[in-house]
Amino acid sequence: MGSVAYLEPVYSTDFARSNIIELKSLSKNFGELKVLENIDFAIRAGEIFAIIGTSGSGKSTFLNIISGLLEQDSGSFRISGKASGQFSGWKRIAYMFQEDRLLPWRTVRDNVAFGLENTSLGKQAKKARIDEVIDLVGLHEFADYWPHQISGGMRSRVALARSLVIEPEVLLMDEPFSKLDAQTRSQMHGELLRLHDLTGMTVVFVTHDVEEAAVLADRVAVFSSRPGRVKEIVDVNLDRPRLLTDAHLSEQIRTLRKKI
Ligand SMILES: Nc1ncnc2c1ncn2[C@@H]1O[C@H](COP(=O)(O)OP(=O)(O)OP(=O)(O)O)[C@@H](O)[C@H]1O
Repeated sequence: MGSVAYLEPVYSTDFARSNIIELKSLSKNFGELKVLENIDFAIRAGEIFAIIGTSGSGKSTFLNIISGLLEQDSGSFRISGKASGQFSGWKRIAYMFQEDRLLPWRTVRDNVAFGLENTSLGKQAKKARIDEVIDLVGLHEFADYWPHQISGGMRSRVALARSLVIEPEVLLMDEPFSKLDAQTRSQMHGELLRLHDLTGMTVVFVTHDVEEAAVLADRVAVFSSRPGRVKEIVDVNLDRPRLLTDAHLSEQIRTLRKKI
């Protein structure tokens, strides 16, 4: 169904077919406050796309709209060919928040299983999917642990596993690693890149951390504030792995900082 819809012109021919998210003049106000105005760009299937900008530039609001938690006031968007408002029952979007939101009364396995609740998968298929994804994030030995028994980095892996268990086409992340210490955050960057390589999913993430954007993203959107608009979309043309000691990466980080 998605692929059939994809063959139809989406808005106009200026968007390439390989775009998975297409936004057209998206605007959102909270009362008098103009939070997003005329957001108009596209995200390509399979890319890692970062959004940076000053505090209050509407980055989280943007993700909340894309995820379906909030509704835009005007404009429209499509994900994988489906228009906003037609997502009910479509579960291929995962959303990771700043807090890991693990349920303390559930084990690692049962927290991951939470992602599959209310799906029509059979019991065996669910179990296989959960085992696979727990293996994938390297938590096999900790499947029966409780959240309070594991480290911050491991909790972050559980949150990632819970997102991946639905096999998302699009993974949205709102500063998911910002609460981790620098070393663990860097490990999670490696982990995310590895999982992205394995799955080919599209990753869209918001961050305050310009380094994080430069290390991970294929492209970075810089939002301006009040109202949030897209100032610029920057291509990060650097090979991976991107090491902070690399002069090209440092230069990219400096360039991005100047644009905020
Ligand atoms: N539900 C809401 N009701 C009213 N105002 C809101 C609501 N959510 C966000 N805002 C306001 O909208 C503006 C944008 O908020 P948002 O959280 O999207 O920005 P942000 O760029 O993600 O900020 P930060 O980087 O600080 O997380 C802020 O001024 C915020 O106070």
